[in-house]
Amino acid sequence: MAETEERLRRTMMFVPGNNPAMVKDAGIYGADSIMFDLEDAVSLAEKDAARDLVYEALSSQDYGEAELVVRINGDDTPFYQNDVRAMVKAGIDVIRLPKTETAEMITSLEADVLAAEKEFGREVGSTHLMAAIESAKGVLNAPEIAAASDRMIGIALSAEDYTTDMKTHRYPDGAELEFARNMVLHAARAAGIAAFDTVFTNMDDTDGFYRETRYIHQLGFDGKSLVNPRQIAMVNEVYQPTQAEIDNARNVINAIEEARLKGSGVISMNGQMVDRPVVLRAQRVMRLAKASHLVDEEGNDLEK
Ligand SMILES: CC(C)(COP(=O)(O)OP(=O)(O)OC[C@H]1O[C@@H](n2cnc3c(N)ncnc32)[C@H](O)[C@@H]1OP(=O)(O)O)[C@@H](O)C(=O)NCCC(=O)NCCSC(=O)C[C@@](O)(CC(=O)O)C(=O)O
Ligand SMILES: [Mg+2]
Repeated sequence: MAETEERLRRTMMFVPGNNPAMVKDAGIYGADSIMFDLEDAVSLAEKDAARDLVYEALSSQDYGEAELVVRINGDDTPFYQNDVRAMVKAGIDVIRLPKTETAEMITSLEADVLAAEKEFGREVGSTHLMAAIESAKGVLNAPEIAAASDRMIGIALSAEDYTTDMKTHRYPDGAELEFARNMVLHAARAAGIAAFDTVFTNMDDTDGFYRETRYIHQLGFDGKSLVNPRQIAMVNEVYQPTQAEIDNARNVINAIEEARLKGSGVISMNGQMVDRPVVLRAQRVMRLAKASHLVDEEGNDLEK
C-alpha cells in the first residue's frame, strides 16, 4: 500500500484545468482532494494551455491541507507524456489515469513517473497514482489494476464512460452500476487502497444526490468524485458519524487502551467482545468525527 489509510478522502472535486477562476479558487471549498482535470473537461485546442495553467497554479498557489490530484490525458493521446512530466515536475500528490483497463497501463505509468521524478529531482516514490475505471474491461481487471503498484492510493468508478461502454445510461436507482460498484470496492479493499464512487451530474437533483451518497457510504466507499463545490457539504454530512457512534468509538478506544496498559489484548465492553476490527472501526469513526469538527484532537466533544 502506498500510503496509510489515515487520510480521509470523502470528496474529490474535479476542477476543469482550463478555467483560471476555478483553478485559482479551488482551495476555498474544503474538498479533501482537489482534482485538476486535463482530460475530458478540456477541449483538444486547450490541452497545452490547461497544462500550463495547472502547472503554474501548483507552483504558486497554496491549497492548504487538500490533497492535490491531476487527471492526465490517456497514454493513447499525444498529451500524455507532457502531462506526466509537467505534473511530476510541479510536485503533484497523485496522478489519476483515466480509462484504465489493464494493470500494465499502471506499471507503464509508474515507469514514466519514476523517470520524471529522476529528471526533475523529485523524491523517488513521492508521486502517487490512482486509476479511473471507465469500461467493462476495466471493471473485470479492477483487482489487478488496484494491486499493480505500491504507488496506488485508490481506484474510482467513472459511470459516465462506463454506462456508455455498457450500452446503457444512468438511472435513478443505480441498478446499472451495481456490479461495477461492487467490483471496484472489493478490488480496492483487497489491495488496501481507497475506493471512490462516481460523479453525480444533475446539480438540481439534491434528493438524488443524497440518496446515492447514502447508498455508497453504506456499501463502504471512501468517498465520491464530485463536479461542483455545493456537493462537498452534502457528502460530508452523510459521512459525519452520529453522537452515539462517537460515544461508542470513544469507549472502545479508552477500553482497549486500559486493557493494553494491563497487558491484555482482548476485552469485553457491555458484554460485547472488543477485538481488532471493532477498534479499527472505532478509530475511523473518530477520524471522521475530527474531520467533521465534532471532536477535538484529543477526541473530546466540541461545543455545537
Ligand atoms: C457543473 C457545472 C458546469 C455547474 O456550473 P454552475 O455555474 O452552475 O456552478 P455553481 O454552483 O453556480 O458555481 C458556484 C461557484 O463555484 C464555482 N465552481 C463550480 N464548479 C466548480 C468546480 N468544479 N471547481 C471549482 N469551482 C467551481 C463557480 O465558478 C462559482 O464560483 P463563483 O462565480 O466565484 O461564485 C460546474 O460546476 C463545472 O464546470 N463542474 C466541473 C465539470 C467537470 O469537471 N466535468 C468533467 C469531469 S466529469 C467526467 O469527465 C465524467 C467521468 O470521466 C468522471 C470520472 O471519471 O469520475 C466519467 O466518465 O464518469
Ligand atoms: Mg470519463
